[in-house]
Amino acid sequence: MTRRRVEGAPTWRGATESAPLLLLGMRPSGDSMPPAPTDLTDESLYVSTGHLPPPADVQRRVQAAFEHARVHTEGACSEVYPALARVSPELFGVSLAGIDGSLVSIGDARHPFTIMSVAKPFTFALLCEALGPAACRRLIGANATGMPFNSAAAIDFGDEGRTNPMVNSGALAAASHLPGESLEAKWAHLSEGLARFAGHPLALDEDVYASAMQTHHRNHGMAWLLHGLGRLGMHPTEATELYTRQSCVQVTAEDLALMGATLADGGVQPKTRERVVSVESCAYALAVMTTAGMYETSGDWLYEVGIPGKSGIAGGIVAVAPGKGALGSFSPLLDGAGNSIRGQLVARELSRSLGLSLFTSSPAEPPRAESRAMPPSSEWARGW
Ligand SMILES: NC(=O)CC[C@H](N)C(=O)O
Repeated sequence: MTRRRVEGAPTWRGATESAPLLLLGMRPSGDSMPPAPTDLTDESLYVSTGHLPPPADVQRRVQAAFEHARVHTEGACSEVYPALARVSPELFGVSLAGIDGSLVSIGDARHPFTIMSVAKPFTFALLCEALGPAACRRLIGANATGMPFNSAAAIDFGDEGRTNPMVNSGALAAASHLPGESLEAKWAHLSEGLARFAGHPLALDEDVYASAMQTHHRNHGMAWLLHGLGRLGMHPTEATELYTRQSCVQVTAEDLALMGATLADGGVQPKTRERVVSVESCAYALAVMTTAGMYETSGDWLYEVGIPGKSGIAGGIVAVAPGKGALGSFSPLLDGAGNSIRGQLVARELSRSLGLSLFTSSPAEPPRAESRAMPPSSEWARGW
């Protein structure tokens, strides 16, 4: 089923002062939104976040979260690509990077694995940097699909094939629109960009790549669907190849923490101090992560963890606390949505123990004493 825009419905461009801009229940497409003010540069933004606890506390709390999550051995390795099913399920590593470049790494934090869908926010940030956020939303979409990462139905339910760059369909579209006239030129732009996020060149896992190239039929099918809706910037077969390469880049939990910390620090890599993308591109990448980074369980994640997160089916998760730092984790035991179970547990605990959540606050000043006084229960009950 494809939902269509109502004929003659007002769009931002067509709307007059008195006309409603959006009718209730209508799905706005990417280009029906008012343009953002152009005078909001990185320098004129007022940014206010917070900071991590002192280093000794970070070390102790990351260690505790690692120990608590380690005992969980439920879940299973992904079978989406045969090579992923061969990964040792025991592996478990956690790394926490501060925006100052500090790193706390525990367990298999330097064990390489394929980035899979954890590449998506970084690819999107690079695309945002190249095309700007308005074009990205118009081409790809930014809404939640509420569906599994590899859902083809999401394309049909989306606004003319727009989904979200954190699910496969939107990520195929995002990769296809990267700068470059050929597959190799786009790949060079992408792989160099991912390397700048990590702070060093990243290898392609040839074994997983060969396995994925033989079995990525579903993604290939989705690329053709997207092509039919005019959503791709290159031939669907090449778009699938580019997306598959992106997924097979090798990283470690430590790399993910530093890549995430780059998004947490307004686009500057904490170790190399290189600007990778703008403040604005980071914010938009984190927005789409928040909406769909954990696919159909993004709401559960946000409820429990309260910061943008992105998972991959090889077992990686990156969780970003803007202005503070990022968590990178690796454990290939996945839940039914394709999210690492231990990774989610570690993120939930550290969100609380390191104060990462975007939603938690405590009063700067203690509340007035009388505001806490409640009427005795008998008195209250009489008035009921
Ligand atoms: N969720 C994931 O990590 C999916 C990535 C993988 N490349 C796929 O397309 O199936």
